[in-house]
Amino acid sequence: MNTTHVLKTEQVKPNPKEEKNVFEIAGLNLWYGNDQALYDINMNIPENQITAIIGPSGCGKSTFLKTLNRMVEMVPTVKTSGTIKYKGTNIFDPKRNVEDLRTHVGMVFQKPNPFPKSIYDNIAYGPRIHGIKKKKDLDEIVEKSLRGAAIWDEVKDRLDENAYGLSGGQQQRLCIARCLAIEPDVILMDEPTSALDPISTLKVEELVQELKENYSIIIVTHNMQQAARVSDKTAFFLNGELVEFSDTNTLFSNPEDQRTEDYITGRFG
Ligand SMILES: Nc1ncnc2c1ncn2[C@@H]1O[C@H](COP(=O)(O)OP(=O)(O)OP(=O)(O)O)[C@@H](O)[C@H]1O
Repeated sequence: MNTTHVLKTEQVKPNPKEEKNVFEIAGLNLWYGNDQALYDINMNIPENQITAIIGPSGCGKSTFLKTLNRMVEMVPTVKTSGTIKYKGTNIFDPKRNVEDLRTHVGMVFQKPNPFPKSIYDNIAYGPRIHGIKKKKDLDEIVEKSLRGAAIWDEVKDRLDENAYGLSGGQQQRLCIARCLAIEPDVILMDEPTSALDPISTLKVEELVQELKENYSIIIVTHNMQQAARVSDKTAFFLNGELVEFSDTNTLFSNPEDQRTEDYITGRFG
């Protein structure tokens, strides 16, 4: 048996994880007023994998990400057409409870944005809003979430201190813990390491890898090395269109579209 044969056989092996999609997006268009920002996006995002969204500034990465939990609708002029199915149901269905959607589809932003509260209260905030009041239950959630975000050991002796006293990298992991506390299925991350130093970036990247065991992660990044390091799938957006979406290794080593090749080889962007 030659090597080529072995590789080909492995490539066609079905991956059971890929059989389930967390999002199925069909014919998605989005406008800010009269300006169209997304054009006919069609893609299926797999469950329990890390999907990276890359592309030059202004190509619609953040807009796309914020559409997945309808945060984009905070801009009053936004209009959409097409469908996004989250686990089989259309998120644009008028009967869909948007708060419930955002509980399942959490979000972490570019700049760490802890509340001006204690470390403990930052994490307990969401669960309290969801009606969890008992100290023992909250203690458990706080510990589990901070452990899940790989920051428990650093903060366990200072839970009552203000979160602003943490470093930027710690604040970002705290914000990830805050997101975990409401038990989402999906975590949307909008350039979560762009405000961090290289060591904090590495910690967040390691954390993202660990989280994919239990969550589907969609991460917007400007940094192509980061997409190549952390993600299973990569989507390349350009001028509001999805140009190419494939396994990260394929996209970076053997892109199908000339525009993807030009972008990943640094010819523009
Ligand atoms: N609130 C808004 N109102 C009007 N237009 C907007 C708004 N937000 C984004 N846009 C426009 O939508 C397009 C896509 O922007 P978006 O922020 O999604 O791109 P991006 O790829 O995330 O960019 P970057 O990498 O610079 O963050 C741009 O033309 C932008 O000007």
